[in-house]
Order: sequence, then structure tokens, then C-alpha cells
Amino acid sequence: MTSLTSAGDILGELYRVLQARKSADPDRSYVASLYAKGMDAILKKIGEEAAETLIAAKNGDDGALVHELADLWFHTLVLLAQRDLPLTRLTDELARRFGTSGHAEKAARLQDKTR
Ligand SMILES: N=c1c2ncn([C@@H]3O[C@H](COP(=O)(O)OP(=O)(O)OP(=O)(O)O)[C@@H](O)[C@H]3O)c2ncn1[C@@H]1O[C@H](COP(=O)(O)O)[C@@H](O)[C@H]1O
Repeated sequence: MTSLTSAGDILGELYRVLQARKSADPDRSYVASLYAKGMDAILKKIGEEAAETLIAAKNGDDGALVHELADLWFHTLVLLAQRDLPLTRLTDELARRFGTSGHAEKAARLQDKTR
């Protein structure tokens, strides 16, 4: 069990490690091996983990669902790091959206399109 207590702590720490793995040996680091294979390999893993998440959810197995979601979040963070997008780009976007209903946001977007 990690000593990191909040969701932000573990995501931030993990992202820091993902960045550091840019200079790691692909034979010793799974993340470095993904970087070496390139973006398509990372996207393939995201697709696989998304499919496995769907299957776990449909099977009603909470443990498997958490496992697959962790794999999915992990590989999306690898993509973010591979593209040199800071984690704050993502958290800032979520913060920007915070408190705005999805219905309200979509209605505003549709209204913009008709102008
Ligand atoms: N959180 C993770 C993490 N989650 C999942 N994985 C790996 O992601 C892969 C998931 O692939 P699959 O589920 O398809 O399992 P698999 O069948 O073994 O994989 P493939 O045969 O498809 O490649 C596995 O190899 C897992 O070990 C992770 N690998 C690393 N991390 C973190 O990243 C850090 C750096 O890792 P390294 O770069 O390997 O040191 C680690 O300290 C961890 O904090």
C-alpha cells in the first residue's frame, strides 16, 4: 500500500516518474520500452485497456474493474508524458470544467455553432 494519501499525490508522483523514464533503459523500464516503440504502441495499449475495462464492468467484478481502470489511467498518463503535456494541462482542464453541468456546456456549444 502506498504512503501517498491523496489521488493528486499519486498521480503527480507517477507523472514525475513517467517523465524521468524518458532517459531510462527500455530493457529495464516498461515505460521506457513504450516510449521506444512510439506513440502507436501507447495508443494500442490504451485501446486494449479500455476494452478490458468494458469487459470487467460488464462482468460486474469490482476488483477487476479497478485493476483495468488503473491500467487505463496509467497508459493515458504515459501518453500525456510522451507528448510532453504537463499533468497540469489535464488537471487545469478538469478544474475549468468543474461546476459546469455537461448539459449546460453542450447547450452553449450547440448555440455557438448556430451563430
Ligand atoms: N503503474 C504502473 C503500471 N500499471 C500497469 N503497468 C504495466 O502495464 C502492462 C499492462 O499490460 P497488460 O495488462 O496487457 O499485461 P501484459 O499482458 O503483461 O502486457 P503485454 O504483454 O500486453 O505487453 C504490464 O506490463 C504492467 O506491469 C505498469 N507499469 C508501471 N507502472 C508505474 O510506472 C512506474 C515505472 O515503471 P517502469 O518504467 O517499468 O520502471 C512504476 O514504478 C509504476 O509506478
